[in-house]
Amino acid sequence: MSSTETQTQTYTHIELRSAQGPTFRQVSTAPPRPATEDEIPVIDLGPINGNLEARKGLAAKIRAAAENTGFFYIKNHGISEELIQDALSQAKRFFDQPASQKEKLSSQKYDHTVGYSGVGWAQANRTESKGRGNPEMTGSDTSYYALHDSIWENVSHLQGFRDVTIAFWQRRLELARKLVQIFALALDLPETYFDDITTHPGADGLYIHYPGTPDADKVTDFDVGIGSHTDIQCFTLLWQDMSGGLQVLSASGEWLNAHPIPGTIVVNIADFLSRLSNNRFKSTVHRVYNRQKTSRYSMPFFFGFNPDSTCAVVPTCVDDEHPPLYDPISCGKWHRTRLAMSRDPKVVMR
Ligand SMILES: O=C(O)CCC(=O)C(=O)O
Ligand SMILES: [Fe+2]
Repeated sequence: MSSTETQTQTYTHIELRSAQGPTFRQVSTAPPRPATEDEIPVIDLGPINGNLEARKGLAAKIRAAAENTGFFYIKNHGISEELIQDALSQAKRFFDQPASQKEKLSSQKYDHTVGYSGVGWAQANRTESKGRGNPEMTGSDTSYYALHDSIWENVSHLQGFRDVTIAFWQRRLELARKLVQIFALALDLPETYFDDITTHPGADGLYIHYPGTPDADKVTDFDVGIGSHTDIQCFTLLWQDMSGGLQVLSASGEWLNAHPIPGTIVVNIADFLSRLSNNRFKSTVHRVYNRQKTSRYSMPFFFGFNPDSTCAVVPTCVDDEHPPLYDPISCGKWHRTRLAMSRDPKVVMR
């Protein structure tokens, strides 16, 4: 960038949630621009089923992405397009129902961790508005659903909803467990390093619907769907439809468009994995706008380690010059406390 451009670049600050309470990041005021291939690479996951050399090659690509923006696309991920489209159809059927029907699964009945949350509920960022485009969402840990028969009873009239939701969740769990091994290699650890703590992991599947904005030409900066945030657990597998609107903060503080690429799933590093890597891996700030007249749908899957296993910064990320920045904590406590902090600013991480 030339010095003239540097002078015209202006910055503002955004406030983010963290374990230490609010933190601030410098962010360019320039409109989002397309990401370069280096900033958000498309990584072919085919080698995940190859030999160790192939898996190490894949790990090197994932390491580069994790240390740079912390966001990448995966192709050849092995989840069938048919299953993805089935899940999407089920999500649409669910959201098309009358509000009174959806409210039967209200997350307020389930301690906010499971079930349905209507438009106006999602506020990922305290300082960004719940304006036009704010989404409704339903889901959470599908294994946990087993404990909540009332959830399945209230969707039993949607034929196939339960089976498709579980199948899609299981395929993503299998994929996440394979990816965790690649992340271990990427951190110069034995491939099986995390296996013991992914036997009953946090695994939350969500369907999200961002309603269209009829007056899309009148939206302001404040009409944000999901405000700027980082995800909480290890990493997220995100399927997005072709609407666009997902934006990612680059290492240099510029907003990048993570435009939809057919056949891919977005992977983003989240806070807990960044923590265990002693900040070597980036937990990426991202946000979503839906600035079109029609709906946008997405299906994220949030993956964490076994909720009850205490995890320390991994040994390969610590040496004399890089002492551990964080105390050991379990992913479950970390997740629960972060969610509680987002509902009540007085809650602190202990
Ligand atoms: O809808 C999307 O594309 C992303 C949603 C998201 O960032 C989240 O739910 O954490
Ligand atoms: Fe997110």
